[in-house]
Amino acid sequence: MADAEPLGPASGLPQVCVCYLTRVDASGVTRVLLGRKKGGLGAGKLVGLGGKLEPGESVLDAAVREVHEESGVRVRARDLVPLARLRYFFPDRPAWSQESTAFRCDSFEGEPVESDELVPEWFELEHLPFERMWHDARFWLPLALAGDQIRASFTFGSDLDTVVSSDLPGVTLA
Ligand SMILES: COc1nc(N)nc2c1ncn2[C@H]1C[C@H](O)[C@@H](COP(=O)(O)OP(=O)(O)OP(=O)(O)O)O1
Repeated sequence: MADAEPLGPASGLPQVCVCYLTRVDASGVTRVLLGRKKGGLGAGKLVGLGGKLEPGESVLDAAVREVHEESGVRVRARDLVPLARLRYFFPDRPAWSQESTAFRCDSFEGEPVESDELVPEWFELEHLPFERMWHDARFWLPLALAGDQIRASFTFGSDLDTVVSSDLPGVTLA
């Protein structure tokens, strides 16, 4: 079992984890593995591999388990690099509010395969498809993948899809 909280204590919100696998392809381009969610919350969106923590599970152990369940790929907890601790608030659907711990991992075994939960696909790090991802991703993920450790909150509007406020410096919203 791995240590519980690589980015400090978690809040009382429901906890989820997400892991962005990265690799450098034959032409030297860094790619990030995303998956198109086949069902549930965020169906149709491209997301990192991850999901809810099970009772008593550490966030690192959850990330190891979710990566395997969703893609067949094996990662080790010690290879997970903490990127971000994010709080998502949905005032119009409080049951969706949650806290996410995000990791990057560039060391893994196996090739991603489609699972019951998602269809995996590699994307260029420099050209991530933000228009097909959760709205918050465009604000923090490029910073995190460039090496910043992020702690931020995002509040979603009544459409349950659009970020309407955030405490992350530099975020400008329409
Ligand atoms: C930028 O990426 C994300 N932003 C936001 N706002 N939310 C995200 C992002 N990536 C994933 N999520 C959310 C969507 C879901 O609430 C959770 C993951 O849930 P999931 O349903 O995949 O969790 P599982 O544990 O796999 O589901 P089951 O327990 O139902 O199998 O994170």
